[in-house]
Amino acid sequence: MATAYDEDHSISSSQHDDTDDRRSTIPAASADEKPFPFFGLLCYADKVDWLLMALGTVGSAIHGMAFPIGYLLLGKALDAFGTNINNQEAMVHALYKVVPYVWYMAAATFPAGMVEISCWIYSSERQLARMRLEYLRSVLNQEVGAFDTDLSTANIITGVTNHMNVIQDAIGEKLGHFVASFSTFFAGIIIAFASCWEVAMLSFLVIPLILAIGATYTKKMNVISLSRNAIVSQATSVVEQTLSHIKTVFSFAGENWAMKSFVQCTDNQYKLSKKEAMIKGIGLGLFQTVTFCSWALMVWIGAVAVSNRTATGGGTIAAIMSILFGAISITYAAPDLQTFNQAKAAGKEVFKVIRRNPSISYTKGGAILEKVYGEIKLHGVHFAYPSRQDKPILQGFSLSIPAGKVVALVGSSGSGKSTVISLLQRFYDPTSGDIFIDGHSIKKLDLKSLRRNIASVSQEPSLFSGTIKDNLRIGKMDATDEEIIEAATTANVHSFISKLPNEYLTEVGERGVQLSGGQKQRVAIARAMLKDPPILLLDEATSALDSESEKLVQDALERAMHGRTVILIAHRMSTIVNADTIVVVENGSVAQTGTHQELLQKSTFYSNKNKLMKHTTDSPPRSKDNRTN
Ligand SMILES: Nc1ncnc2c1ncn2[C@@H]1O[C@H](COP(=O)(O)OP(=O)(O)OP(=O)(O)O)[C@@H](O)[C@H]1O
Repeated sequence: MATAYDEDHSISSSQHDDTDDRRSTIPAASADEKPFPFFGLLCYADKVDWLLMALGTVGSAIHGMAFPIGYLLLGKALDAFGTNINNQEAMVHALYKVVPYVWYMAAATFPAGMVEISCWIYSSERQLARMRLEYLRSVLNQEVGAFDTDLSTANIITGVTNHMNVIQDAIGEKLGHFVASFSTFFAGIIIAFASCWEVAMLSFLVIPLILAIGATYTKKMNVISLSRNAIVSQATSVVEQTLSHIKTVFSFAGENWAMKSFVQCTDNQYKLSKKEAMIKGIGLGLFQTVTFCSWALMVWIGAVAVSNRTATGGGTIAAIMSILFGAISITYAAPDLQTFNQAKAAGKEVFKVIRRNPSISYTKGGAILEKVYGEIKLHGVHFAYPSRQDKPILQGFSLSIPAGKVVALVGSSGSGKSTVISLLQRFYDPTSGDIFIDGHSIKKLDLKSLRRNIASVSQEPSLFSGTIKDNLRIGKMDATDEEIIEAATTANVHSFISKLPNEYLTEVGERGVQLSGGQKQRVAIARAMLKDPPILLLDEATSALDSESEKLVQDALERAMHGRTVILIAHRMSTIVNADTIVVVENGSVAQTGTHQELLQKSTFYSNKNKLMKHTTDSPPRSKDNRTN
């Protein structure tokens, strides 16, 4: 006889396969760490969820009890036959007393099963929706430094998918199943003692035996599953690497190497499969042998009880079935315990993110500036990235920029120019020193208000999948069509957009793949212009443009720079020379400042750069942007 959940948990079926993939990423709690409490996973349950879980528990309990009660009724029916074998009328009369209870059971199990499954699934779905939202909210509220260290993309994706799925499974269906299994077990023991105590006493022998076999089997199969996952991912990686570098593989005649690595994986998998087959075979065989031996022993003890007239034949059968089924239901519950442990480990990771307290956050408040003029001052700024704290990047960087001036940062690669721009937007905080805007330390300003007043165009303009219009609107969510066209015209991107089939409603593809580098950059410039901020940060904003469109954008940028404080990082002299002040950055601090002419005299780096760039621009221009402009 099988319950609704037998298929998943039968010892004869591979109960590990379907869930192993997602669970292989669940971290094991290390011994010294405090385990996450299971009930902590229910912290997003509201009153409705608690009601659903209470109803689910009742449904599970009734569902679980149904089979032992069914055996009890079967025993009564057998007694009705056995004791009235020569009296048909008495037999029918006795059966009439039993059959209504079977009908009641039939009537009760339908709503119980329905309530059990639907309530547990519904409540877990509701709780996880909140948990996912909180998780994402917390991720989006973290400082940029967190993404360099704790919050890798892979970790976050694993968190919202694998970890959450395991938690949902545990606090939903598995919890219901666990309650039902224990209900079957306890009801089975009670019914066994009520029907034939002599047989029931054997439960102290039979149950531990069946449990020991079930537990050993589950443990061994888990080890096998983990090894299989490792081998499969190794084989996948060999295939992936070979295919992604197929030309290199062919040109170096590396097919044999790829085949050898793949065969090694399949060999290991074959060896593992042999072991798995052996364990499965032994497990199933042993389980059935123990079940039937127990059955024989219980029948023998039952026969003694019946002959001593301390139990009836039907009562003995009910006791035997109840005990066997109770023991089996406990082995079915073992994988649930494993899921609960995995959910606790997953919960620990998930709540580490949810409860992470960001050092820089939108929620921390601060002064809101009504009008920003754009005076910028960096005072003795020292900084190292959180992921490499031993490597100082800025070392006493000090600079004053009056409102409305254009300052160009030049310096060798890695000297810290982009880092200055990141610190101004408060992606990170300096380790010491301070940054001021209009005389206010940016640490004391409301983060949203600070970032509303700054627009930046970075080296790698980031566009999101969606239309061009969606991407421009990020600059100003309530921008009108006229404002969008005006910003695009200023960034010299309007004519290009107008030639597209759907104009501003053209999809740009994931990360803007359907646009060329130069087109992406101009869309990003238009987005910054739409924001119309008093401070503009340009990090190599024209780097991806060919010389023709660079000139167009240069004109546009000059218009856009007017009346704003601008910090620009550019390698091209044409972009740098017109700045009010040029700052040479060396080893994370300001080496020299001055105008183009002044720096040609006093900075060797600058004059060398100037000579080099002159030489480059004298050479014929190389077009990077071959697509429609
Ligand atoms: N997120 C980060 N985590 C750790 N180190 C970083 C990070 N970003 C940049 N760095 C390091 O900081 C140093 C300064 O980088 P930065 O981007 O500020 O230089 P840059 O002067 O703008 O260089 P380039 O002209 O090549 O863009 C580099 O050594 C870089 O490797």
